[in-house]
Amino acid sequence: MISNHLVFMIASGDVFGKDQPVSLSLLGSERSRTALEGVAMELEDSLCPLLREVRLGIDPRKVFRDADWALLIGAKPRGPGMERRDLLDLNGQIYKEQGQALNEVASRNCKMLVVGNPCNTNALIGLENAPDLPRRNWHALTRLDENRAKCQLALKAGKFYTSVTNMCIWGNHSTTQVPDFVNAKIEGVPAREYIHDDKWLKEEFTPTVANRGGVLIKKWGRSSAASTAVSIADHIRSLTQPTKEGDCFSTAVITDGNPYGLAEGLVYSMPARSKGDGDYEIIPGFHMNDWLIEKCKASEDELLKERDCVGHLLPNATVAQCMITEDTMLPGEN
Ligand SMILES: NC(=O)c1ccc[n+]([C@@H]2O[C@H](COP(=O)([O-])OP(=O)(O)OC[C@H]3O[C@@H](n4cnc5c(N)ncnc54)[C@H](O)[C@@H]3O)[C@@H](O)[C@H]2O)c1
Repeated sequence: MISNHLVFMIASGDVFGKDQPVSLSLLGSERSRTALEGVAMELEDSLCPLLREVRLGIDPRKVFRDADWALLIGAKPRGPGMERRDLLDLNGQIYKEQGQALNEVASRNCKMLVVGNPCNTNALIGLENAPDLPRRNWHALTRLDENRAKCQLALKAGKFYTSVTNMCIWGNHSTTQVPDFVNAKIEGVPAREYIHDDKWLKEEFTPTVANRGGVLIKKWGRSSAASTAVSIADHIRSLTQPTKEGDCFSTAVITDGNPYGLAEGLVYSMPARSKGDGDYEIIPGFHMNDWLIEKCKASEDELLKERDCVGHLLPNATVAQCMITEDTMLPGEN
């Protein structure tokens, strides 16, 4: 669903630019092989001038050859009665294989963006299984959460979306995520001063952002695909275009050497900026008040538990013991 929106955005130049030819290699599974052929037919019939090549396959070692960007969206949905720990294992297996394949055949500076859930831990599994690729090049998508947070603040303030800046999502792409209204700004003014309603920010804004996907499913009977594809495009443009002065974008990346004292070896969403060269730096100096520190710690603890659960998929893990009892998957996001 997500990929089917995204490939047409890429082919039409909305993602990598109107003067950037693209070659798409589409990876499917045994089950989706013929569906993939259908997508390719639609791409052909769209006559996109920038689209120079479409390759299809189900072997990641062939499909990922020389990839500059790997957008890892494919995942299995949660089946009836399946616990979160089962999903961590099921989809973790996919990302172990894809990490190993990328390690063998992708471009040495390939950028990986993991969307399939649970995306933070899937990205960790991918990067730990790709020792020859830069760890910092692995991202998990929290941009949809950022976009949802910007939308809610703009609606509350009665301003247009673009007036909201410095909007960071911290942590895991789950209900423990932390939409940071402390550092966000509206028309350059701290959002808390602008909105002047801490009760709303803590008790309504935060859960509204985290539960937005579930509400959408109830209304429409399917999960967010178009807005997710848009947020993937936003994420890529944030890395390929310079970040505006005083602004940031959210991305879940490896915490090694992070300036916020977070445990190392996790894929955790933090505020970043880029010169537009595909790379990024974590922005230091965000103000962390007690509320943020407590929330960020809860998301960190959750990611530590997830890492323990997938120890059997991490080549250098010392722990492989699953202590997850709570279900913090975003509602409806498998
Ligand atoms: N991070 C986010 O913000 C975010 C937001 C929305 C959805 N998601 C997640 O994105 C994923 C995809 O969502 P969707 O709505 O497109 O789901 P979907 O079920 O429509 O598509 C998933 C596709 O993955 C394919 N697939 C399964 N195993 C594969 C494998 N080993 N290799 C390649 N392809 C494989 C399936 O055949 C299917 O076509 C889900 O895990 C969903 O939870 C993440």
